[in-house]
Amino acid sequence: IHPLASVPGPFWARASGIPSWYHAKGGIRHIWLLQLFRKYGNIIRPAPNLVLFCDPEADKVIYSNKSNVRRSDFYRVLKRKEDENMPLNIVDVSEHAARRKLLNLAFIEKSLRPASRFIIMHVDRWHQIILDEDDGADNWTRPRDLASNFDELVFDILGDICFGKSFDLKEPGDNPMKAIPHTLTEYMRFYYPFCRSPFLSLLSWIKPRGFDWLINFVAPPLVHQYNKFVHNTIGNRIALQKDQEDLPEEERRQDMFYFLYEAINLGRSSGFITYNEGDLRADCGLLMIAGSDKTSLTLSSLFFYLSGNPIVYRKLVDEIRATFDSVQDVAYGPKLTGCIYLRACIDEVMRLTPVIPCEPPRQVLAGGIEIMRTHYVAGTTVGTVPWANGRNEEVYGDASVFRPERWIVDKISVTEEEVARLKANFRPFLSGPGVCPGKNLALMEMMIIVSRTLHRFELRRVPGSNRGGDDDYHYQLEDVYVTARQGPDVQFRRRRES
Ligand code: HEM
Repeated sequence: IHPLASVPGPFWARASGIPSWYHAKGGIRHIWLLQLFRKYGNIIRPAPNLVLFCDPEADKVIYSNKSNVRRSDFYRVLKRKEDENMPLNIVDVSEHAARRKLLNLAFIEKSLRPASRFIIMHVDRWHQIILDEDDGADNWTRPRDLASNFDELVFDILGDICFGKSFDLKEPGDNPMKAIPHTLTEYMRFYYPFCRSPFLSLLSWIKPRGFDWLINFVAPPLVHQYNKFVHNTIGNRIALQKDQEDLPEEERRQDMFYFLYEAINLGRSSGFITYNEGDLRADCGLLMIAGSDKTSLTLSSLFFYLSGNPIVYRKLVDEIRATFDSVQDVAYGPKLTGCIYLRACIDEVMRLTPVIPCEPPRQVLAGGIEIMRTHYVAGTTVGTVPWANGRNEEVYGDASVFRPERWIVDKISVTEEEVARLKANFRPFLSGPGVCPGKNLALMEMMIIVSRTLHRFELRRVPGSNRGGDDDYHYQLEDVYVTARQGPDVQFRRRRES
């Protein structure tokens, strides 16, 4: 008898990995899994060797630093090329930890401080483009699809801080690179079903034996163009780093790249593993992909909910305008981080539209693991599903309502214990060894973008449009490991006094 025989799930899903793969192929696996939790309870078996949980305690056990698991082969198959060695694809626990120690150097306080300047520069330039295109925007501007606007803005920001060069995607006029975010998503839509395939071990074996070559051969030409652009830009950035070697530290360009490049010289004597130019290039590529899609999704979703909830929108604008006298004052610092309603809006959006909607899969190691009083043997794949976690009515009660107030202690109806209880079920940046290193950068980026934009502009949804939303006015996404989405369609109008 199979050790998972008692775990409930649909017959065909328990017998074969095909239903899970099929839903991944359609981009709706997160919705399917939520339905299974509603039907079978908070522990389900959606594939023969896979157990998923919808429970805060299980989430904590699986994604903790001490958990007896490693990343599953899903992450190996996600790897683009065998010789591209980035932390996201490393499944061995200690090997991953050693590489993460190096990658974390890009996120130290010293590297994040200058990032704020680059973010402000790009947001202001985006605003200028809106104003120029709409004759000063004294009336409502033409409709804008924020999914693509934010893709462009965030890509430009990350290009600048990861490689020292903006992609200029948001600039008006022709630029073949403009199609890049869309092409990368399309590529993932094609590739992702392989990662959720029932034949992961086989795929992992054939990848270096011709499969990678084949995938590379059929990849859209723009993906190659993007890779070439990134390769050349990093080459130029390395040259700049070498040119500036003799300058005093404060005169050198100190972006995230700067700190990663310096890691090449650290070596074993400083307690690090060796890091070479190939690793550096792989890490820069990872930062671009990992950083852009998630930030852009969260911003699009936030503007969707703001433009559909006038009371929340008004409260947020009031907070921002009461905190900063003018748009020029909006910068990263204690005043911005003190905007608790802004932070609550961001948290509420990350609850409803998690950036990784399906489970980050973990494989149980020798000795097994105990989750919710049940022992799971080595080799079982376990996980929790952020899309379902955020909709868990046992935790949130009115889980389907967009209500940022639930995250704010108000001494009347929301106590500190209540917020702590919610937060125990809320890991938008994951936890444990694979936790997102970009959390602080992402929060800084989103807070600056939202505050500067709402200080400068009024916002409204294009009348009659619900693009990006479902029938219940919730923002929707397609799970392709990263996410595909559309809308909202919005219009801006310059605030007179800003
Ligand atoms: C709203 C914004 C963001 C959210 C919610 C978020 C969330 C996450 C999550 C859930 C993961 C785990 C993915 C997995 O294991 O499958 C992750 C990984 C990662 N994120 Fe973020 N992220 C955000 C923005 C960023 C930014 C701005 C950067 C950097 C520029 C970044 C860099 C990374 C990297 C490098 C990893 C891989 C870590 C590893 O493999 O050890 N993220 N992020």
